[in-house]
Amino acid sequence: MCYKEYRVQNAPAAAYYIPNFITQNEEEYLMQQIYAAPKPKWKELAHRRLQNWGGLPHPKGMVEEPIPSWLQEQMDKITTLRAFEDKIPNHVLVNEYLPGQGIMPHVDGPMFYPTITTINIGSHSVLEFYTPLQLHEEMEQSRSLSMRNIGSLLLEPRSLLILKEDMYTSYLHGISQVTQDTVTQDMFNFEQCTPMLGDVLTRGKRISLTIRHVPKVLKAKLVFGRAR
Ligand SMILES: O=C(O)CCC(=O)C(=O)O
Ligand SMILES: [Fe+2]
Repeated sequence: MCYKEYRVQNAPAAAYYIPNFITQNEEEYLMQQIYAAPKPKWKELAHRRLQNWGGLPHPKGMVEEPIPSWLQEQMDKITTLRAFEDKIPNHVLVNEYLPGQGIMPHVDGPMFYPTITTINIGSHSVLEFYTPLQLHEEMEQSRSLSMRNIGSLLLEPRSLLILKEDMYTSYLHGISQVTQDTVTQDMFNFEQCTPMLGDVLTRGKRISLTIRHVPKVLKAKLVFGRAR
């Protein structure tokens, strides 16, 4: 199977959405492993908390760290879909969102270019997309965010999302800080999802596993210091 079969037709180039990419058992297993991590593995942010696996990405390069097998299994499945073409993913960001939490619109930048893949577990969420500000608008009072919204993707639990091309490089993505979402035609992929138009979905605790390929890696240097 190739990821290209799952293209979201109504979205700009290019989004791919795979419902039920993992089973309920796999979802529970991932949850267990994520919550088995020691407390310092969590980094607390204002509106979410996260775990970083595989090394700390840095513009100068990432010093790679071993990835646990419970994550590697899922990364291998994504590799099989050829989501990273001839590359293999080497980094995972685990984000936890409570109902009402989200993430500000942003682009992921050059460090992970050209592919973002995300496994969703626990609850649904809605990823919103926005046109970037034009150069002249950065000086003026910019257009409101809602005017820049071009649509969204409904991310069901156990699904996999793949973003490439303009959906990676050009449009901003973010998650609104709300506790409920209504299924509308603004959701590019609603036809690929189980809920029906008009359904109101209440958010629960959602975990996203953002799996990416960091091209620039540094080999860990062995430094021999003299013992004092
Ligand atoms: O949780 C998500 O699906 C989005 C996370 C995200 O955009 C990021 O970590 O860059
Ligand atoms: Fe992002």
